[in-house]
Amino acid sequence: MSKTQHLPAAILAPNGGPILVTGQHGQLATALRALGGPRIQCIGRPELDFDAPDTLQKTFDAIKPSAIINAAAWTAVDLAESEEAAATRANATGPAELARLCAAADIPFLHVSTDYVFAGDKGAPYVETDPISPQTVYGRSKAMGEALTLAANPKTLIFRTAWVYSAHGKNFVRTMLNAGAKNPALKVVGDQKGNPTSADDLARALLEVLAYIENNGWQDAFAGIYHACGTGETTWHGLAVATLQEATHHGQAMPDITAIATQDWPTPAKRPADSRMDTSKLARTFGVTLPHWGDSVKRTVRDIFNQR
Ligand SMILES: NC(=O)C1=CN([C@@H]2O[C@H](COP(=O)(O)OP(=O)(O)OC[C@H]3O[C@@H](n4cnc5c(N)ncnc54)[C@H](OP(=O)(O)O)[C@@H]3O)[C@@H](O)[C@H]2O)C=CC1
Ligand SMILES: Cc1cn([C@H]2C[C@H](O)[C@@H](COP(=O)(O)OP(=O)(O)O[C@H]3O[C@@H](C)C(=O)[C@@H](O)[C@H]3O)O2)c(=O)[nH]c1=O
Repeated sequence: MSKTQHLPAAILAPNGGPILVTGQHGQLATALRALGGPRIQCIGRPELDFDAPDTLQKTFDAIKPSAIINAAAWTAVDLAESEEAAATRANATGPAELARLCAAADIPFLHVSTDYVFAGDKGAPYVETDPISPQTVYGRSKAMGEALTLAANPKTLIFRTAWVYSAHGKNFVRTMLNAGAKNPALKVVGDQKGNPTSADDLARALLEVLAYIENNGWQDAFAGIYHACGTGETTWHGLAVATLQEATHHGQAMPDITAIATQDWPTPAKRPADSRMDTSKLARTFGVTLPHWGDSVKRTVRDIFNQR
């Protein structure tokens, strides 16, 4: 047996052009850099800043990408309520400009959107053709980003994901680990449902889609919206329990976690009550399915303790 036979195959073929990934220090970009190999070129602020539009063309010309994955975004949901203009630049008009640059170069633009474009009142997992009805400034800015980037480039693919966490950056899993380490009792909303998604799993899925397109050639039917979130569903309370349960295997005491109602955790931005998404289009089109959120949460918690 050759020494390398048991190593996982690289997701992207090594001989293609550079893949420009925006939002260099974010959760998704960090995961893409770790998984994607040498073709991935992550760029962050100030080199690529949606608040400084001239940086987009400059960076694009310097890298000459064969595709862009836009992992940059305004993700502070509550703060967006009072910062609509900046959130809209980061989530809609800035990405649209990048999509236009991709259109001029005839290359794919992979953009990431959110379950928060939905109102959360369907009572069943949303499919891509369901009407959107964002209830927050963040959700509206992401909805505008979907429409503008689709209109700007016939090779735009949009991946709506949800409840993203990783071992790095700001996310609910890390917030719960820190809160659970300091407090014997936590209160977490138990009446909002969704699909937690590991940034590592999402990164792998996006790279697999890109590899599929590179291997099979572009088809116009690829353009459009896909739901790309972890398999399985839970509530924020369920996610907190799973996170802190796993942490007990690493020496952290289990706090008492009470499920509360949305109205007992008031926030400036109203979260959807049920933003579960159906991911079968992604599986049908590209053969890509993300792992179950429960397994990925365990792995992420292990990674967090291992890196301490
Ligand atoms: N996090 C989540 O729970 C979810 C995320 N998504 C979507 O997934 C994608 C990736 O999210 P995630 O990795 O979690 O995001 P992060 O918040 O971890 O990272 C976002 C990155 O975007 C950069 N950024 C913010 N504003 C600008 C701007 N004006 N110009 C250029 N860069 C900017 C930030 O830069 P800096 O480091 O300089 O601040 C940061 O590096 C986003 O499209 C997001 O909307 C969808 C559903 C859930
Ligand atoms: C910290 C905390 C939050 N909560 C509630 C508030 C809220 O309803 C829910 C989630 O809280 P957060 O503010 O951490 O998560 P939030 O910022 O709403 O997360 C969202 O981010 C954006 C970027 C997305 O696109 C969404 O998919 C989603 O991941 O949990 C508690 O009940 N107890 C707590 O201790």
